[in-house]
Amino acid sequence: MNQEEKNLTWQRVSVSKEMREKLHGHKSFVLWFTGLSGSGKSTVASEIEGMLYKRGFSTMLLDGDNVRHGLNHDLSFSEKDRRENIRRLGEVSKLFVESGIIVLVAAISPIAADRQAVRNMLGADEFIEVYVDCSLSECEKRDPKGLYKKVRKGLIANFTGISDPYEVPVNAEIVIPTESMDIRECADRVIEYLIINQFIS
Ligand SMILES: Nc1ncnc2c1ncn2[C@@H]1O[C@H](COP(=O)(O)OS(=O)(=O)O)[C@@H](OP(=O)(O)O)[C@H]1O
Ligand SMILES: Nc1ncnc2c1ncn2[C@@H]1O[C@H](COP(=O)(O)OP(=O)(O)O)[C@@H](O)[C@H]1O
Repeated sequence: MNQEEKNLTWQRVSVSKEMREKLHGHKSFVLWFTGLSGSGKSTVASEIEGMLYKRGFSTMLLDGDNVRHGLNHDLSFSEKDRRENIRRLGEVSKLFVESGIIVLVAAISPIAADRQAVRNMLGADEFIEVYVDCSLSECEKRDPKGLYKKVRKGLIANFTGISDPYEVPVNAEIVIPTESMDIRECADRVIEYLIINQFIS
């Protein structure tokens, strides 16, 4: 059923995205961090949010883990639910972009088509994919939440990179190798990209 058949219309609003951006004093866009569990998505995204905050930017960090405690608490880690998780994170990001702020999303988002669907939801200059590149063996060595240990004991099924797929991005705007660069260097690489490409000044 399309929107017309559902008797839905798009309501016009008096304040535009551009007006909200002007109020905040900067552009709004999404930095989308994808990578294996333990690759460093949350750590680097949080470091970057701190750096942006200190420079006076309005930001919102959506961490997949955290959003699964609320909005997405009904979703499992099946293929279908992961897709729905990413779709909702994308839609929420789009609302925050409309509100004029910078959104950072840290979610495994393992399937390329699901990430592409979010890219398609947003404008060409509103979505920046950041591949948090780290080998499975290093992620497992870090194991910050003890999840890999549980997986090896057979306590978690469908775990990304082990018993569930992770499709490595082929068109990410930024790649941060967290095995060979420290947290600050990774964050600096992203900030540098934003400055060079005039997302921030
Ligand atoms: N089966 C399975 N596979 C992967 N991850 C699992 C799983 N079960 C629980 N967790 C924990 O959930 C976090 C991933 O949630 P996401 O919303 O980012 O996942 S996804 O994008 O929908 O794939 C993930 O967080 P990160 O480690 O920060 O990536 C884990 O803490
Ligand atoms: N360059 C780096 N970037 C990000 N995290 C790193 C880096 N080097 C080591 N780490 C460590 O790796 C772990 C990554 O965990 P986390 O950020 O929760 O990953 P994810 O959100 O991808 O699951 C943290 O313990 C962090 O201190």
